[in-house]
Amino acid sequence: MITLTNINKTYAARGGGAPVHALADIDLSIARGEVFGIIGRSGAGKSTLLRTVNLLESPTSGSVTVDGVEMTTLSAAELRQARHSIGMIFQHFNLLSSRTVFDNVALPLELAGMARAEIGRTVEPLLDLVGLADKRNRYPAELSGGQKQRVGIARALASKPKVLLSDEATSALDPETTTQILHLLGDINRRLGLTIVLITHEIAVIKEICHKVAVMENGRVIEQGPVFDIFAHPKHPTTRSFVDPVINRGIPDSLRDRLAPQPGLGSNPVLRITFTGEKATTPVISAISRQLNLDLNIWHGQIDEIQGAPFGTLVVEALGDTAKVDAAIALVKENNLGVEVLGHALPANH
Ligand SMILES: Nc1ncnc2c1ncn2[C@@H]1O[C@H](COP(=O)(O)OP(=O)(O)OP(=O)(O)O)[C@@H](O)[C@H]1O
Repeated sequence: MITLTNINKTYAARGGGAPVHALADIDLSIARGEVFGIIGRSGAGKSTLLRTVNLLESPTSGSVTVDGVEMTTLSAAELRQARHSIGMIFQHFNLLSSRTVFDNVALPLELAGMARAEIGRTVEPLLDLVGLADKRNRYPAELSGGQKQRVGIARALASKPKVLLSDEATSALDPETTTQILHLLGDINRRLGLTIVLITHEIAVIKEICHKVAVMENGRVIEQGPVFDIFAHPKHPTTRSFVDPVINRGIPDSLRDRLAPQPGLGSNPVLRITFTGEKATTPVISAISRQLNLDLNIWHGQIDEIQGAPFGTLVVEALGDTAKVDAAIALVKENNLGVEVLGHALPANH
């Protein structure tokens, strides 16, 4: 549905300062019907990237195609037309205070010249979809933040877009309302098959509703892929800093002190074994103990859910010689579980 190829964006220098390279060599491909999350620290380039999709920002170089249309070469009139199929919701809702809920949602349809009766037939089901049918004649000032954003969502859906862009649509909302709105987006994706690209700081919600995620830093995409892969096996330190608070891959602080990067006198290797739901760990752990006569001291265990699929982590200290530990690692790999050596546990009284 959306392909960005070799996108660069440089903002010209202001007041003698250096130009800002907001986007550098970005390649992204977003499939039809996908919910695609963009995460990154402030200033990483997330908004700039999102706004290149509907050419609110035109890239300095590179190609943007949406549903097969190359956006960068369109005339102003063609671009206006193409934007009808790309809805957008914003942090501050951007509602008209003098219009009711119904009339805010109807606005893009009025501008497109749709007849009043047809507008009614389009808007009413959208108000149902976002749960605001009973607020149709209210004004924005009479609504909560979450309700205002629901109006924003209904308005964005009014022109039956193929793509919905969401730029920090929940950052003005409290955590509970944020979760509700992001779940509403997930629901809309499932019901309408709409492709959604969203920026959010709610990593826990990305874990639930996004299929894929891109992590940005300094204008670059440093890691991207299926949410399960990125959350289960984050490679870049920045990605880890986002994922760690919502996926407990870690080690209790009390044991962390015993972990050294290199083996020492009397140390034992500490392994992190990761597994997905359908693979039972217990037989593997007991098989290692039995077959290899190797004791495993469990330091930490946790099961999380990513995209509805269980993801488990087990951190164990292997109490045995190197050959046995190598054999244990091989056995874990044979069982298609993930395994890595986190370090070496020094004796408790080191
Ligand atoms: N119109 C502009 N003119 C000049 N520089 C800009 C402009 N818009 C953005 N930038 C710069 O481009 C970089 C990326 O900004 P962008 O808003 O895309 O980041 P972001 O990741 O969305 O940040 P945040 O999470 O704070 O919204 C920043 O260094 C920003 O200062």
